[in-house]
Amino acid sequence: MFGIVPRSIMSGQKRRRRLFPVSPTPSVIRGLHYTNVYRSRSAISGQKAVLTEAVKAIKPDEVQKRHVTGDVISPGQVMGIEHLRDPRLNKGLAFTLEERQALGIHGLQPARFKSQEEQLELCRISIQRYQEDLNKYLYLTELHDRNEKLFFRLLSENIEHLMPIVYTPTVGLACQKFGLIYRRPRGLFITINDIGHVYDVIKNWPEPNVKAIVVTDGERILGLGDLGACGMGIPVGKLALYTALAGIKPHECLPIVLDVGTNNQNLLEDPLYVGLRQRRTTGKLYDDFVDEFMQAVVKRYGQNTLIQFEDFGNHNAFRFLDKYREEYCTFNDDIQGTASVAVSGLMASRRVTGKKLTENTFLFLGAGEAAIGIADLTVKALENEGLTEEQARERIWMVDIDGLLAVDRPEGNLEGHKKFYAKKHPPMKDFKAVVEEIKPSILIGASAAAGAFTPEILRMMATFNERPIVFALSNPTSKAECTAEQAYTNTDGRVIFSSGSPFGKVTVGEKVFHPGQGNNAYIFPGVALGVLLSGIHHISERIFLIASETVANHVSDTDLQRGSLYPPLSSIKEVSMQIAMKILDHAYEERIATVYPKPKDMRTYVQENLYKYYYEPALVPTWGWPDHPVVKTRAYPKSERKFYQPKETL
Ligand SMILES: NC(=O)C1=CN([C@@H]2O[C@H](COP(=O)(O)OP(=O)(O)OC[C@H]3O[C@@H](n4cnc5c(N)ncnc54)[C@H](OP(=O)(O)O)[C@@H]3O)[C@@H](O)[C@H]2O)C=CC1
Ligand SMILES: CC(=O)C(=O)O
Ligand SMILES: [Mg+2]
Repeated sequence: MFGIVPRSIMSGQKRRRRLFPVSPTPSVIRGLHYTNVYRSRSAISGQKAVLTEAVKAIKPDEVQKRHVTGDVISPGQVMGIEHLRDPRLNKGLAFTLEERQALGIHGLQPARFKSQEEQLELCRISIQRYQEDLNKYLYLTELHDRNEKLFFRLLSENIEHLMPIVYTPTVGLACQKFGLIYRRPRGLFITINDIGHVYDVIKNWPEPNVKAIVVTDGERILGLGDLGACGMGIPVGKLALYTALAGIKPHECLPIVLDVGTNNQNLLEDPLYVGLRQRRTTGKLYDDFVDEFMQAVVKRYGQNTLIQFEDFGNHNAFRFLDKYREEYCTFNDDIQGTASVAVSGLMASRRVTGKKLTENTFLFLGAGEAAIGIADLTVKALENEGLTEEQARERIWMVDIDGLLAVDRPEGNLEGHKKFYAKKHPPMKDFKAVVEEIKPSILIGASAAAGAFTPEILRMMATFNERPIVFALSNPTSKAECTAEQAYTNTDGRVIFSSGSPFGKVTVGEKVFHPGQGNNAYIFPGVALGVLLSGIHHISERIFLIASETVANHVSDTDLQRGSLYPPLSSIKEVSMQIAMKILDHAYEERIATVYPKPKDMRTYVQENLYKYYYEPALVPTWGWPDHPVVKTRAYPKSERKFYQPKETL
C-alpha cells in the first residue's frame, strides 16, 4: 500500500521510515494523519530525491490545533479546485510545485510561482488603476472573498491608504449602494421574521469558534441615517479592522445585521433593496427580538462572546447599553468608543495648549450617542483632574436639533443624559449665537450637520482662543461639520483640529498641517483584543479611559507639531496592542480577568495570539487523494521557480 522514501532522501539524517503517498484508507482520513508535503520534485519524477524544507511531520494534534486556531482549516474538505476557492487556504500562485501536486491543483493555475510579496505588488497596482473609491472597495471585497491572508496583509500594511476604502468614508457609499454591489454573503442577516428561531439562524454560521460580533440594525449608519439591511457594510468594515488593526482572527469575528425593516422610504421603494421591505418593527416585539438575539449568541458561542453594538438609532443605543452592560460582554462603539477617542485627543491637546482640561469650556453640536458619550467620559477625565461631577458638567454645553440644552426650553427633548448638561440659561436656537454667547475653547461636532461650523463660527473660535480646538467628528466626509481646510484657513492655522473621516494635508502660508483622524478605530480594535485575551465579562468606563490614556501617550511631539492629536494610522497596530496590554494589566490587577494562569509576559502573550497573515506551507495528506492522484511533471527550471521581492509600495 505505502511506498517508502528511498534511502538517499534520508542521507545525513537519522534514518526513519516514511510513508510514500499512494492512496488513503478511510480510517487514515478520519484520523487526520497529515504531514506537510515532503515529496520533492525529484522524488516524484524518480530522480535523485531531495527533501524540501516542509519535510517536518506535523502530528495529528498539531493539525487539530491549527484547525482550531483557524490558521489552517482541516484539509480533508479542501482538496483540488476547492482548495483554491477557499479564501482561508488559497495562496494563489504562491503554492509551491509540491503543494500543487499534492493538493491536486497542478495545472489549475498558470505555471508561474509568485511570492506573497509579488502578489501584494500586483494588488497595489490593481487598486491604483481604479479611479473610483467604490471600485477600489469592490476590488478589496473580492480579494477578501478570494484570498484572506493576502487581503489582511495588504490592508494591514497599507492602512493609511486603504482604511478610507474599507472604512469611512467609502464604506458609507458602499452601504448606500449595497443592493447594487451585493455579490457574495458575508455575515448573518437575522430578520424579525426569525423571532423564535434566532438560535437556529446563528447555528447556520459555519464557524464554531466565534469570539466577537459586531451587530447593527442599520437605523443610523454613520451620518447617513436609516439604511436598513444595507448597513451590513459597517459590521463587515469594523471587523476587517479587528483583524487588520488588532490581529483578531477573522474566523472569530461575525458581522450581523438585525433586519427589522426600514423607515427609509427611498429604500422601501427601491427595487434593488435587499432587506425586508417593511417599516421598522418597534416596541415590545423589537425588544424581545434583540433579547432573543443576545441569549442566542451566548447559547451558541458562550458568555464571553464580545458583542459590539454599532450604528443603532439613538433611542435604542442608550437603552441597550444600560440594559445589557452588566448582563453581557458588550459595549456600544458609537457611545463609548467615540468617547474614548475624543477624550484621548483632548488629553493630547493639553501638551499643545499648556492648559489643563478643567481650564476649558466645551461646546458640543449634537447631543446624541457620540456627543453624550464624549461628554460623559470628559466628565470622568475632569474628575480625574480634581473637579466634582457637578463642576465638570457645568463646563459642558450642548446643542441639539432644538438648540441649546436649556432647562426651560419649550421643546423639552431633554431625556436620558441630556438632562445632566441642560443649563439654567434662556433657550437659544441659533448655533452661531450660542458660540458667541458661550465662547468655548473646545468645539466638538457630532451631529451629522454638514458644514455647521461655518467660516464665521471658526473665525469666532480664533478670536476667543489663541489655540482653538475644533473636532468635526461626523462621518462620512460629506457630513463633517467643517473640512480641515476650512478649519485651518479660518483660524490662521492656529486651530487644533481633528475629524471623524480623513482629510489630506492643508497648507496655510509656510506651514503644512496633517490633521489626525478622531475616529473610534483607534479604540475598538485594541479594546476588543484586551477584552478577549483577558476574558473580562463586563466592559467598564475605566477600560475606555485606559484606552484614551494609552492612545494619548502614544502621540509624539512630532505628531503634535504636524497638527495631529493622534498617532499616525501606520502605528495603529502597535497602539491597539498597547491598549490590549494595559487592559490586561488592569484586568489582572482588579481581578476581573477570567483567563488563568496570568500570562508571565503580556506582550508575548498578546503577540502569540495574533492572527498571522503570512502564508504557511499547505497541510496536505502525504498519501495524495483518491480523486487527485499526484500529477507527475518534469523539473521546472530554477529561474521559473524563483520568487523575487518587489520594491514598489503603494
Ligand atoms: N468619529 C467617530 O469615531 C464617530 C463619529 N460619529 C458620527 O457622529 C455623528 C452623530 O452620530 P450619533 O451621535 O451616533 O447620532 P445621534 O443620532 O445619536 O445624534 C445626533 C445628534 O445631533 C443632533 N442634531 C442633528 N442635526 C442637528 C442640527 N442640524 N443641529 C444641531 N444638532 C443636530 C441630534 O439632535 P436630537 O438629539 O435633538 O435628535 C442628536 O443629538 C454621525 O455622523 C456619526 O457618523 C459617530 C460615532 C463615532
Ligand atoms: C465611526 C463610527 O462608528 C460612526 O461614524 O458611526
Ligand atoms: Mg458607528
